[in-house]
Amino acid sequence: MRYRERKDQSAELLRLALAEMGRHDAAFTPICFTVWYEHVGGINPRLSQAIAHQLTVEKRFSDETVERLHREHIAEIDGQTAERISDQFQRVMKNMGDAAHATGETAERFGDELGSFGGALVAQDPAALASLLAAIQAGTERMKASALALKAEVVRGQREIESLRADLERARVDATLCPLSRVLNRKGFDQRLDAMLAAAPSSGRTHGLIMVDIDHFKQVNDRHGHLMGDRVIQALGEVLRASVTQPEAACARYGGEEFAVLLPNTTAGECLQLAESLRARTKAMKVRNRTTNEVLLTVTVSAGVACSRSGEDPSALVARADAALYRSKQDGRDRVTAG
Ligand SMILES: Nc1nc2c(ncn2[C@@H]2O[C@H](COP(=O)(O)OP(=O)(O)OP(=O)(O)O)[C@@H](O)[C@H]2O)c(=O)[nH]1
Repeated sequence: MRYRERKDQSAELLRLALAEMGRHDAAFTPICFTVWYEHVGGINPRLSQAIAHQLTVEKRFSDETVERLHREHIAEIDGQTAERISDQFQRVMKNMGDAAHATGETAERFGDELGSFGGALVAQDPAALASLLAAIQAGTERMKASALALKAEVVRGQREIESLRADLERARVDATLCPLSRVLNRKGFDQRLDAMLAAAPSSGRTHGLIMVDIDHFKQVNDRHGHLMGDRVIQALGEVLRASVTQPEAACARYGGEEFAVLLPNTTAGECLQLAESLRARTKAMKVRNRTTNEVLLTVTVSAGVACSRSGEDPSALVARADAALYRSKQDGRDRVTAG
């Protein structure tokens, strides 16, 4: 179970969560309450980190922000998908159960009939014997039909369960994807970062993390509108997906206009090289008007690179990469700094 607080503890958390909700602009929905409840209760450290980060860009959270925080750090898979899969699964189980029950009843009836036939056989009445054999044959046919129906239902059920399993897997993948940039979302990033650091790199190698942030992105929104800002985020997602091709590597949208690349089992030199190529590719990228092909804008990114140290925890590695990114910003942006 996710929540283990006693009534008095939860009452205190309720008070704290309500105070937080009052400080922001988002509506007082159950989703909003869950976000603040988990935060004030220290139940979800990833969520608290994300809230701390988001507070540096937005003082009063909107509905959108709260829903994103919930989606990325609390919700497992979206409610509708979970309900659909659960309904279908229950239907499959019911159909198989009904078929098994029907076969069971037929078998029971057949068993009773066989018992009574036994009695008639002892009587050795030839006329009765003929009708007995016909009845046994009919009972056997019924048994066969019922067993075949059960077999068909089991095969159909297995197929449906297999397809539900695939649906569930897709939903699980979707739950860790940012729909705009089509790279991992923050939740997916956290999972992959934990997995990366849990395994030791080969000798002479490290695990690398590149943090990438779009420069002066607020100006993009202010000058060209939020939709254009979204297109830039989308385009940066494409650059990352096209550039990061190492099989074990992963790209993620860390939050807002900040992205991250995880490079397990790599060298510092390779990480810097990739960061530099991401920077150059982004700079060369042109966002065009879709009808006239006119170049509307170009953007640059700043990056920070950190390589894992033995025993380092995920937040320490992120903090070092972030600090290096901050230095890139301080030194004039459009550059890569090693942490
Ligand atoms: N269009 C759009 N804007 C976003 C999104 N997420 C965050 N932003 C905006 O990104 C901007 C980030 O601005 P700042 O953190 O001030 O940074 P910046 O303008 O990029 O400046 P530097 O990072 O210092 O180069 C804010 O205006 C956010 O509203 C998004 O999903 N879409």
